[in-house]
Amino acid sequence: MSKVAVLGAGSWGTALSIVLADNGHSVRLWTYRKEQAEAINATYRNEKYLDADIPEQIKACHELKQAVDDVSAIVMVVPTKAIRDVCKELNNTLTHRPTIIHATKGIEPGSLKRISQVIGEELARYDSEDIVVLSGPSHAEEVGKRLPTTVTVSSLNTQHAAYAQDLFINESFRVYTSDDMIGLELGGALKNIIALGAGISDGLGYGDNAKAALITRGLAEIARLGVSLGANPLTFLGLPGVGDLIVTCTSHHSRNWRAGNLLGRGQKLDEVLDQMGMVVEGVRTTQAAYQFAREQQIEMPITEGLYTILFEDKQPGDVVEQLMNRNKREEMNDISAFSSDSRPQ
Ligand SMILES: NC(=O)C1=CN([C@@H]2O[C@H](COP(=O)(O)OP(=O)(O)OC[C@H]3O[C@@H](n4cnc5c(N)ncnc54)[C@H](O)[C@@H]3O)[C@@H](O)[C@H]2O)C=CC1
Ligand SMILES: O=C(CO)COP(=O)(O)O
Repeated sequence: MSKVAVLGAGSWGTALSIVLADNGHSVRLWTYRKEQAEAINATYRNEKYLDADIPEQIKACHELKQAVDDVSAIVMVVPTKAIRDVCKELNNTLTHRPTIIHATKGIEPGSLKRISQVIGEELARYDSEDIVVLSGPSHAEEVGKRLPTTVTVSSLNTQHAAYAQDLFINESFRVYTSDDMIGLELGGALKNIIALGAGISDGLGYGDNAKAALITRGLAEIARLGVSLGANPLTFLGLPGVGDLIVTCTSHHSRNWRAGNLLGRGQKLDEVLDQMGMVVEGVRTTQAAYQFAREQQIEMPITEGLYTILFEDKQPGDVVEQLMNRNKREEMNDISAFSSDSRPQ
């Protein structure tokens, strides 16, 4: 059995800690807020973030050194906006070289770097090739209740990926491996854009047809951008693509869907984010993907439309009208990212 540090005591960090504890590992759940660590240790609950009892093998702490000393693995689950700063602190703290697994779903606006790239840049003892990513359709609320869930792990270092698979896999949490780390990270990040769109669609009162269109046309956009950055398009037909799109676009657990739903009902972005109180990664990811798509001339009409709603105050109904009235097209052209020409040889 291993000692594992989980950095980030939000809903996903807490749910992953429960999986690890169920597998017999001893877990140190790190939060930067002292009061939160004390409350978790006193009550075995993390009230604001997850409705679940926390097993005794999980000890919360707010000192990073105490969290990572001696561990065989570190699971990073802080939001994208915090990842660089937490890595800088970790770099000053770590004196050994545990396996690093991350489960954060985002890309860095401005640089468009994937999370493993950011970690590899900030931690002197690691390259991004050493990092493992864990992604897939997995709402914390269901994982905390031990409901059947499947995810995928990937690393360019296959031994590290196999270690992560063994660490997490159990009868209610099935873990696959993949050799497409880029696809895994981009699939998990970009589906949040489409989930915001699905929430807006429901908020506007549209039906299942509109949502099915968003999911499939959104998948084509994800594949186009993903392939341009080196992903295998087939990854997007698996758990980190279609799987995560389905769960995030159709489940009311999704914070991205819920935020979109409030926008569709007419609320402003600032009000919505205040109300959510939890991370809505799709907002910053939309900004990053929009900027990259423009620079690289990649066609991403849903992402562009969403960007104008989020950052240019466009009315959601007007954006839908614009999307529906684009020039006539042939569908096959738009899904050519899945053709054999796009796949890595
Ligand atoms: N909640 C879920 O079901 C899933 C979430 N994820 C991903 O996991 C990541 C984390 O999400 P959640 O746990 O859901 O978020 P959350 O909103 O539930 O919690 C975020 C946590 O990060 C902490 N935090 C915020 N700023 C920080 C900083 N500067 N330094 C250190 N800690 C900071 C907060 O105190 C909070 O504990 C996101 O990238 C999300 O997309 C992935 C799969 C499932
Ligand atoms: O990534 C997730 C499920 O796989 C969680 O999505 P939300 O961040 O929208 O809640």
